[in-house]
Amino acid sequence: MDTPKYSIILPTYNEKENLPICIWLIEKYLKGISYEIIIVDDASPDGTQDVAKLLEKEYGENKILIKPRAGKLGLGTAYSHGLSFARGEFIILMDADLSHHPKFIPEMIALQQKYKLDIVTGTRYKNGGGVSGWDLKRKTISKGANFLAQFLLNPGVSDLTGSFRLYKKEVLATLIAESVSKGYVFQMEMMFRAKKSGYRIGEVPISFVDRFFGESKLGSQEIVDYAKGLLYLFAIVW
Ligand SMILES: Nc1nc2c(ncn2[C@@H]2O[C@H](COP(=O)(O)OP(=O)(O)O[C@H]3O[C@H](CO)[C@@H](O)[C@H](O)[C@@H]3O)[C@@H](O)[C@H]2O)c(=O)[nH]1
Ligand SMILES: [Mg+2]
Repeated sequence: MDTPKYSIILPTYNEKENLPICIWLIEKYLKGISYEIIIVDDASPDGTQDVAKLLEKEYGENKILIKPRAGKLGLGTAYSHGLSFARGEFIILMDADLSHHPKFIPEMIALQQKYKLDIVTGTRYKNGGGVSGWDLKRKTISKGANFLAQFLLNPGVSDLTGSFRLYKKEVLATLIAESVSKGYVFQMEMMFRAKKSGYRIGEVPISFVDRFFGESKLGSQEIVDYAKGLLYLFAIVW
């Protein structure tokens, strides 16, 4: 079997309802594209890994790779763990809870190819992108986090905290090696460093739809870590 061109990394923690639909949609929208899916499950207590094993059987071991970890170690390190197994030339990072619709992946791929970009990021905050289903509190957290980062770091990318992105593999590896964040703040740090290093970045408007099944893992500790990470980056810029 040929090596895939794209590696999609799906971090999961308690996503047993969402994972099969997510993978079904990827399969549906990526017809004719050579890809693999790397599931990084952090010992989800809900049995996500059993579901992942059934999917591996259904779609084949060459398409679905399960790379579990022993416990919940955070989103940032889940990506780097997945990356170490990726065979693709390009890496796609996305959430597995259906908030990121796979229909946007072909648009990201097309934009990358057209302008030979290093990174294509989904954006909720420009040209028709948006969020639906979040309450005012969550909208305020997201907008606030984004606004603060824009204000302090001025990176020139509209959605800094989103996590639906396509990277050239070596670019992602370089950025991960430079980054210090472990949790959700990781996304923002990566984009900040990417801009600083002069990588070519494009944006595709996406609609982010809040999950139906399960719940968000963004807790108050993640928010504190975000604020710390932001201040750290601000300090190294000035
Ligand atoms: N393996 C692993 N996966 C995790 C962990 N924490 C979260 N995940 C997985 O990461 C994805 C995103 O987690 P959610 O908990 O659904 O995040 P959210 O609150 O919807 O937050 C979204 O918006 C944030 C702000 O824009 C983003 O920063 C975040 O990445 C995500 O897109 C899901 O597939 C979830 O199962 C972890 O510690 N380990
Ligand atoms: Mg989510």
